[in-house]
Amino acid sequence: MIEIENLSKIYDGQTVVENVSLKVPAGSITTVVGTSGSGKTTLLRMINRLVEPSSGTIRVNGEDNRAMAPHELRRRIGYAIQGHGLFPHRTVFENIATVPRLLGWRRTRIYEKVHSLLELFQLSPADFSGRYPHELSGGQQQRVGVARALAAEPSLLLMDEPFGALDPIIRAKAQDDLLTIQRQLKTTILLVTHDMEEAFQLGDRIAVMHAGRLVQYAKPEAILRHPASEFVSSMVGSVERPFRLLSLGTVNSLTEPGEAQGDAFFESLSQRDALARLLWEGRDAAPVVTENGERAGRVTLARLIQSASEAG
Ligand SMILES: Nc1ncnc2c1ncn2[C@@H]1O[C@H](COP(=O)(O)OP(=O)(O)OP(=O)(O)O)[C@@H](O)[C@H]1O
Repeated sequence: MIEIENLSKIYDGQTVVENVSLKVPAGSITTVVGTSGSGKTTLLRMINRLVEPSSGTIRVNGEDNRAMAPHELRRRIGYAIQGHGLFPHRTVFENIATVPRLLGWRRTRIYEKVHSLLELFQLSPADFSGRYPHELSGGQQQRVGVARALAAEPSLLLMDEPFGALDPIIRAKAQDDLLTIQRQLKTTILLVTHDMEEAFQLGDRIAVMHAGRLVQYAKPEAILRHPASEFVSSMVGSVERPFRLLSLGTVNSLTEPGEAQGDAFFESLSQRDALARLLWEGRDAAPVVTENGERAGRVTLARLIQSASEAG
């Protein structure tokens, strides 16, 4: 859990983070969005004390983050950044093994961990373990950066545009992998992104920053249905709103009794994907089945369209 209270940062008389308070509950993901220069990175870096706040407090799992030495704190908190920040003179293996080594893990445990992370991020250990960062593409470096941040299984992970340089396919995979790992390990994550799709896909809550202030902090659906201001509304994309709302729900909650023709949808399919498929296939309904393949009913185009409207 992260508890931030009345946090401010002033550089040369200019307030870049202004009186921000927010709580990231344990085991949840908060995504941070906002205009360029709104203070997102500064906010993140005050948590692991790469930047010292001008005022305010931060508690990490109940403990004031000033209670321990900064290097100690940073060992406990995973940190993945856009420029990946890999050590140039260390191999991929050594980069990922950095914190586990500092924590004194046994060699076999480190070896297994590094290999499983490389496999997870689709970097064959035999091929990549011994390479140096300059021998990797930007996207590969980025995956190694995220793997390094996850290596010691931190309870808290700070991520600053971690998937920025990835192509859409690897990016979607990396996001899915992150969610899988997060659910397995119950990691608490604060992730800065410019990508609204990513913010909505990954965030249990979304924090919207503007000119150093936190202008809204709420669950994705609340941000879409009740944006706190014009700014928030334009930030999250007013035109995209119906599709984003649909992407938050699954077919399951819209399934009704009845028959329909054609291929069935799994009830875990997102409402957005269901709408896209019905439109593309020219159908006005599809059968719905459970994950075990049992018939659950049908979902109609009309019901999906109704779900996409503000009234839901
Ligand atoms: N070390 C520093 N000294 C002076 N000003 C700084 C320093 N670091 C950041 N700033 C200023 O603080 C403001 C917030 O910067 P920050 O990097 O937190 O914004 P951001 O929201 O992450 O931006 P972006 O989306 O462009 O990455 C900017 O105006 C920036 O110029």
